[in-house]
Amino acid sequence: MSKFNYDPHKTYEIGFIGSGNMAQAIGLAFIKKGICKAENLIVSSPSENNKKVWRDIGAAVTTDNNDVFCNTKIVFLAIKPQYFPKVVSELYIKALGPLNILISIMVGIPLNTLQEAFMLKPSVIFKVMPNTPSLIQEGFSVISYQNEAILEEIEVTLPKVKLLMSAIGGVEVIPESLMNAAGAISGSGPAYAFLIIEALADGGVKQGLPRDLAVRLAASAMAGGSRMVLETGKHTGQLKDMVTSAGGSTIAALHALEKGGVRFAMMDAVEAATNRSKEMGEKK
Ligand SMILES: NC(=O)C1=CN([C@@H]2O[C@H](COP(=O)(O)OP(=O)(O)OC[C@H]3O[C@@H](n4cnc5c(N)ncnc54)[C@H](OP(=O)(O)O)[C@@H]3O)[C@@H](O)[C@H]2O)C=CC1
Ligand SMILES: O=C(O)[C@@H]1CCC=N1
Repeated sequence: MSKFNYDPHKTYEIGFIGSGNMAQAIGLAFIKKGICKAENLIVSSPSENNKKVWRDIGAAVTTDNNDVFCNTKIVFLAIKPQYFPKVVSELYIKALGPLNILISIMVGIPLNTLQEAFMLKPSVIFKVMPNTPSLIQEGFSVISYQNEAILEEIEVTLPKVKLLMSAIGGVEVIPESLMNAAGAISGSGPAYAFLIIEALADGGVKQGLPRDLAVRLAASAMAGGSRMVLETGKHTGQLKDMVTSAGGSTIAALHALEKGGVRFAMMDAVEAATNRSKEMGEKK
C-alpha cells in the first residue's frame, strides 16, 4: 500500500521525508505531547520498513516525498545524508506549497548545501541535530540557521523551531561551525551511553548479578549522575570526588578506568564522530 490516510487536498502541519528511527523519535513524541494531531502529520519513505507505527497512530503515510514536500507547512528531512542528492533531485522544488519551515536533521549536510538545493528564503531552512531520547521527551537538539537570514524573518521562524524541539527536550541555538562537534556528543551520545550501560552490566553479571538488575543499576547510575550534572551545576570533578571515598571502592574502579584509557577513548569517539559528520557533509 503506497498511501494511507493521505489526502491530496489537505495541508499537513508537520511532515517527515524519511520515516525511520529519528523521524519516529520526533514525530511520535510530537503526537504524544499534542504538538501535532496524528491526522495532521504525514511521512514518506520508499518501503514498508518503517510504516506500521505511523499507520497505527493514524498519521498519513505515502511513498511519494512530494506528497510531503508540496502539502506540508513544516517539513523534516529525516533521510540519511547519502540519500539527500537523489531525494532532492526528485522533489518539485518550484511547486512550493504551504512550506514555511524546512528542518534538516541530516548529520553533516551544511546549510549552504540545503540553500543551494532548495533556493528558499534563508530564514526558512534550519539544521537541527536531535537525538533519540526525544522519543521520551528527554532529548536535546542543537539548532543552527543561516547568517544570511533576515532578522525580521528569522524572528518569526526560529521561535517556531525552538518551540517544536523544546517540546521533546532541551534546545540550544549554536553557530553552524559547532554543529558537527555538538552532534558528535548530543546526537551520537545516547549510543555511547548504551554501550557504557551494557559494559557496566556485563561487569555486574561477571560479579554474579542477574542481567536485568545489573542493567537497571547501571542505567539508573548513569541517569542519576547525568541529572546531578544538569541540576546541581557542580563541576563533574567535584561530583566525582563526592563519590570517591578515600581508599574506597570507587577510586579503585576509577584507577582501572583511567588505566584502560576510557577518557582517551571517549575523546577519540567524539573526534571520530565529528570527522565522519564533516565527511558526510562534503560535496561528492
Ligand atoms: N538516529 C539518530 O539517533 C539520529 C539520526 N539523525 C539523522 O537522521 C537521519 C535519519 O537517520 P535514522 O532515522 O537513524 O535512519 P533510518 O535508517 O532509521 O531512517 C531513514 C529513513 O529514510 C528513508 N529513506 C531512504 N531513502 C529514502 C528516499 N529516497 N526517500 C524518502 N525516504 C527515504 C528510509 O526508508 P525506509 O523506511 O523505506 O527504509 C527510512 O525511513 C540521518 O540523516 C541521521 O544523520 C540525526 C540525529 C540523531
Ligand atoms: O549515526 C548517525 O549518523 C546519526 C547522526 C547522530 C546519531 N545518529
